[in-house]
Amino acid sequence: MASVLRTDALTKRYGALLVTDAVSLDIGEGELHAIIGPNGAGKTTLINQLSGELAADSGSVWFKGRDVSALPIHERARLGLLRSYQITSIFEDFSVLENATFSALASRQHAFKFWAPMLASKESRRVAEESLEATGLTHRLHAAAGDLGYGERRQLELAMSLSAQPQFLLLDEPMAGMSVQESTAVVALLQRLKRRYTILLVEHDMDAVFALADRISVLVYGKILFTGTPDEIRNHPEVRAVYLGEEEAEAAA
Ligand SMILES: Nc1ncnc2c1ncn2[C@@H]1O[C@H](COP(=O)(O)OP(=O)(O)OP(=O)(O)O)[C@@H](O)[C@H]1O
Repeated sequence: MASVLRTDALTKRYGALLVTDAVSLDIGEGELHAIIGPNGAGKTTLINQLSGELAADSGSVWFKGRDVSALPIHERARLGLLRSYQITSIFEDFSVLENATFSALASRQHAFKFWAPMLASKESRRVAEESLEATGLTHRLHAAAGDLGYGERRQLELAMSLSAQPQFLLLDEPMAGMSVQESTAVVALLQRLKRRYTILLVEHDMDAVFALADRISVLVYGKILFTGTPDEIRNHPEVRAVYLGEEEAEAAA
């Protein structure tokens, strides 16, 4: 599997607190790689360094063979390394389709044509419709974004990310705050998106992680304790002891 995203000894401190401790990851094309770890382990901080929101103190981030460590968030996004829920904001008064179309237009740097008849750009509309179909929102195309329920809103955010046509998706807790039914729908959605996109998923929902991930990295106090397949993670004694706990490990088995 060709490497798409690689970090080399990425390190971040907040004062005396070492939040990212020489993290080296190598994620292959089409892989769904999950990061798990207890609260405060440094998962969000790590994603922030990958997206470019946060500069590392030392170490580097490589995307498609290029050192992107010094690039800001929008330039990484332009290269196809995109963090969902962060790049775009939802316009409440606009329809689901208009929001996704705007995202498609914006990613092509035509943002200021927004006030011209937005749906005139056939290509952007096609991309938007495809993204909304992939995220299961086709039946809500003309609903105002402000009228969406919580789960649908997260689906729209994901559709807007897909409309930007990323190659790599950074997903930070996409199931957070969702009902069981909504999480199940997102798991099914990510199953469909898998392979088409390379995905790094930070998620507390272990059922979702074990159902989706090709490989899982366990982060503890900013350090990667172990990287392996879901089976290897389930059977790793240190991981069971430190993070999963016997009970959850049983549930995941
Ligand atoms: N801007 C900051 N300044 C100081 N400390 C910070 C800052 N951001 C995060 N931290 C600390 O860094 C550590 C890692 O935080 P982070 O949010 O990355 O963990 P996490 O694994 O995503 O946690 P959770 O699972 O609860 O979302 C925590 O101890 C947190 O308090």
